[in-house]
Amino acid sequence: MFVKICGLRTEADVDCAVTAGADAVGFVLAPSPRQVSVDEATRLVAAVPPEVLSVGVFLGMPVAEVRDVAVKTGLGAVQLHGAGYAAEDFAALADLGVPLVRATSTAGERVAVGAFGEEMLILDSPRAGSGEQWGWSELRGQTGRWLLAGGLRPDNVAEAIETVRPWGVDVSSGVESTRGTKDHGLIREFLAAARP
Ligand SMILES: O=C(O)c1ccccc1N[C@@H]1O[C@H](COP(=O)(O)O)[C@@H](O)[C@H]1O
Repeated sequence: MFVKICGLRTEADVDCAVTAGADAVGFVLAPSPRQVSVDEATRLVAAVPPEVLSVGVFLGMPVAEVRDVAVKTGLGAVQLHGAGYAAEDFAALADLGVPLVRATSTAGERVAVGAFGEEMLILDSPRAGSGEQWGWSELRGQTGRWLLAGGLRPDNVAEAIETVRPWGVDVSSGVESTRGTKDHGLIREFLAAARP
């Protein structure tokens, strides 16, 4: 089970997620309580070992700027979040040479992984990063390299995996003590529950 821990803001957060076994860590470069600056993201990406994917999360930023930020920070992957990004935006970033991740919401219908040229798909709540659980139980049968996100927590991730059978899971709010502040104990609990 591929696990991404998103919204990390400190090197201690990165160290905790990596040590606990995360496959990917996410840095939010969009308006959010979890937002990091380009300089902060550059420092955090440098703290991620090569075997762990460092994902920059973008929402609303034009792709020309996304490209500049990705190059400057050395991100290992770019996550374009939400319906504001079209297939042309993914095509415009294809030559960056890093995996592109598409994050979108669905009312339950299947979404084809790779339709926009993405390597991975995240199916998330309509309210990104809100911690709200949504109707993901209808996603059983969705195939490909896709991650379930939105409202996952240490106490519901095992049931979510059993019900929906995603390729991976992605979490932010469910491993925080207060909005925007990661709880290292919850990060460890989440990883243990996702991979019993
Ligand atoms: O976490 C944010 O603040 C955020 C901001 C802008 C775009 C995406 C964001 N987060 C994404 O939301 C899910 C995690 O949701 P949850 O908090 O666990 O309910 C994940 O895909 C993040 O990349």
